[in-house]
Amino acid sequence: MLFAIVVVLLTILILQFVVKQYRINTQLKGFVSPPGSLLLRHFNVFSSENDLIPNLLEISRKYGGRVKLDVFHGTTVLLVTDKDLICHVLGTKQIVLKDAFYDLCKKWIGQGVITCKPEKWTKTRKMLNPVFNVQQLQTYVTLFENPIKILIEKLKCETGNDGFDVLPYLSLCTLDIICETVLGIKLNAQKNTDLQYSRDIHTVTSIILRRLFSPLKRNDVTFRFTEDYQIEAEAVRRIRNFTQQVIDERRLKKETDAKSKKSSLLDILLEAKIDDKPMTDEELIDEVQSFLFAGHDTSATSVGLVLYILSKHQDIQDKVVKELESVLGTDNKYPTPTDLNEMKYLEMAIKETMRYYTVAPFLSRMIDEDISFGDIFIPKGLSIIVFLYGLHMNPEYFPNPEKFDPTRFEKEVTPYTFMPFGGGPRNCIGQRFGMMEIKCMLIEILRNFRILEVSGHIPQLTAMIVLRFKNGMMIKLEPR
Ligand code: HEM
Repeated sequence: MLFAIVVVLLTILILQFVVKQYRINTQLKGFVSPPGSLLLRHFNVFSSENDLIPNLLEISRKYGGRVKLDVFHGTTVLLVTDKDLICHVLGTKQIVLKDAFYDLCKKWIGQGVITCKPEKWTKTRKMLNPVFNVQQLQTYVTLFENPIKILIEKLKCETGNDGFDVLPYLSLCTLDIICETVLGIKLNAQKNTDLQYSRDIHTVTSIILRRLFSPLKRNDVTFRFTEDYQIEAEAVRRIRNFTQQVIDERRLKKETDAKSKKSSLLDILLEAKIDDKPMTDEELIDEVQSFLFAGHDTSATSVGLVLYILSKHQDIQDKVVKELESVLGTDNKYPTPTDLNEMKYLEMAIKETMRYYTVAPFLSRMIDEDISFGDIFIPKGLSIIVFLYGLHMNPEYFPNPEKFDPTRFEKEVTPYTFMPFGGGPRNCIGQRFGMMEIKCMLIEILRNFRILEVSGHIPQLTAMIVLRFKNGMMIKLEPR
């Protein structure tokens, strides 16, 4: 009997699989499929995080902006670098469903703005959009100052060193910044490097990354039997309990001191309403943790990449420093948002770094309604990978893409060809915040140090959620 049930179930699964593949193969139009192996299809393209970016770049250069890849039999993804299709997919509120990859983050960030389903997302995003208004950004810029001062003191210990990885320093600084601006607390992760909370954030992020590239850990059922499952559960529990404590304390402060300053994102969320109802504690935790997740590693990596590039291009570094001296003078004045806006060359150098080394190399969307667009037809149920790294390295959009040249951004670039912060309605809500944070950190670092190259260091790009150098973001510092 049991055997018969198993056979029936297996037959149903195989039939479902065959029908799905048949539907995709007959309906999908406008995509090229590179030759793959009979058994493993294009699995080898995705098998190593170290080769993923070069593999996908080679494929999109050889086969164009719309490519169909079978990660394995039955798991088809569409690799897209065609700006018109990207505009069609990202530019509409109808296609905002994230694909299964984001589920890996859900234990930590629950159903916050990054991961939630379209219906909830529309309401949440509407409520969140005003939190980065001009006045609020001004407050945030002043809150960056103290953590950046600590960063400079920490970096001073590295002057004269033959070369060191700058990213861990930057990550602790951006963690302090995001905790102060989002939670309203001084975490002091830079001074107290052994804090349980920062260790837990590090642990959870590392486990998400490990799951990305391990079929055993990626599957929710088999993941349960691994050591990482317990470790992640414990770390997430502590992170969420800690956040709950911060929320309780903040509420109490509001009740006892009606005039207490509302400067953090949490303060704003405590007063926000969705469907005329205040947010529950669970929703508040999901939301603030989503901002921590999205706004910590991304900014640190962006600063690290600019420093790395400037170490290799002393002429560009000199121009950036000359501009900062002309806007801020030489007496170490802390920048205002207006000063930051005046630093056009610095902005171009940051943008060109974000093109050259795309911080978030991929975005993905689940297609939950058939798409018909020109000669393209995409049946629902497929995942689209928008390969931002490949888009930014496309010679059609950026001639001579391997050349680092900030002046590309002297004039406006064509829409949907440059998207380090994503695009359309579900783009990065923190991009203005992020840009200001990156500028403030770079200004203070460049005022204090000349960034020198570690000769012979060739970066090994690794595909993580954000771009990484497997062999470290190595630079040298010399006092200025
Ligand atoms: C500075 C470097 C940053 C980069 C390169 C970056 C990049 C991105 C990208 C590409 C997306 C779109 C993801 C997708 O469509 O799947 C995104 C979304 C998001 N980012 Fe950023 N980000 C940065 C900084 C920040 C900061 C500082 C914050 C918070 C303060 C933040 C908060 C968010 C949030 C909440 C979303 C989700 C928006 C939504 O789904 O509606 N980001 N970011």
